[in-house]
Amino acid sequence: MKVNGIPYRSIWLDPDGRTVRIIDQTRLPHDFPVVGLRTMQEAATAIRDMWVRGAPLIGATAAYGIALQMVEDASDGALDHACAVLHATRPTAINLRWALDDMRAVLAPLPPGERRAAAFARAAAICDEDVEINRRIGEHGVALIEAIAARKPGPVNILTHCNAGWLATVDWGTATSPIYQAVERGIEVHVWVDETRPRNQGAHLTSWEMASHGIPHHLIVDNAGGHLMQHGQVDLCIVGTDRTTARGDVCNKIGTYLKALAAHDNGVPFYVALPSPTIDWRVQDGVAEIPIEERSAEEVTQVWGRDAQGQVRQVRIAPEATPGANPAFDVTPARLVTGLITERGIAPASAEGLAAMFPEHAARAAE
Ligand SMILES: CSC[C@@H](O)[C@@H](O)C(=O)COP(=O)(O)O
Repeated sequence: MKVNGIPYRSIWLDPDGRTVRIIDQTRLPHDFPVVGLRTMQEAATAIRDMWVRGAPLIGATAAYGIALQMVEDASDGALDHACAVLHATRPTAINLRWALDDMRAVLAPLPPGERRAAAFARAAAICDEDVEINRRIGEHGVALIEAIAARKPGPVNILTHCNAGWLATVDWGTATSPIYQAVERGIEVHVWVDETRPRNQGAHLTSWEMASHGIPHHLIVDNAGGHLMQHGQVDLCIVGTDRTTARGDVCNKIGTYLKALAAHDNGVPFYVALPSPTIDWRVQDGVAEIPIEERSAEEVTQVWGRDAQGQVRQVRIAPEATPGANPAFDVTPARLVTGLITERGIAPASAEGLAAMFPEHAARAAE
């Protein structure tokens, strides 16, 4: 996507073939700092500290993290070590394990001397594949927006949660890809952006994406969605996912479940956009089986923002004596999901729906 007229991806390799570039997303929307990663440990830090975040981008960064490790040491032990360190960075997004398994499958059979080049090539391919997958998600998802636009006057009002935009992927985003493609087709859209406490990915990142692309939008507090739905002001919800189970349960940023409940109660279609690497074919029951990341209580008791002097600062909003609790994701059961927008088409959120869309994966998982 373009930023000030310049095309960007969220991760890329410098022409030196040695430095992986990312955008430090903790500084958006106030600054747009591009930083370089030169070691596997730096890639791990970037994921853990959320300079990069969003399930597909976490996977892509981990893939490059393995490549950076191969520059320093391409032995079997170093490959194992890098996979373990990167895997421990964030527990919920399954794309992390998917990318590490993929890199290991490519590299392990090779002699160490061939691993460096192969690792950079595979990491680049994972990024290119992600871009293409997300473009296709948009092609399928835009039909939903088009259909609503055809039957009502005015803009199609779409509510989204967290940031499942191009910043969360390598490009296009998942939930935002249909929105970007609707805008390209001249369809009038308006986006309700959930602020997404505690880290405010909606306020900081999705709002920035929408504003950068001139897409009409409003930032709303997380609790506003139900009210807007009751008053007919939401035509469609589209969110992303960090892990979708084989039966269609969806784990996404905390608060997604409440939006799905409100959508269900109000007859608002609730779609989840996902690249197939986000499906965990080994897991059925999302509530019982998906590990939910517990993040620092400080994210709840404090907020980040820019003050009137232009300084980006953190301020405490709770009494010093009040502890915070911070589960970062929740699970929306498949029965609340209208459909899963994948790169192959829109699947019903069910074991049968996903197996019909991805028969090769479902068959392998059943072995
Ligand atoms: C296409 S990104 C899908 C999800 O990763 C996204 O909705 C989300 O929950 C991101 O959480 P984050 O904690 O910012 O990594």
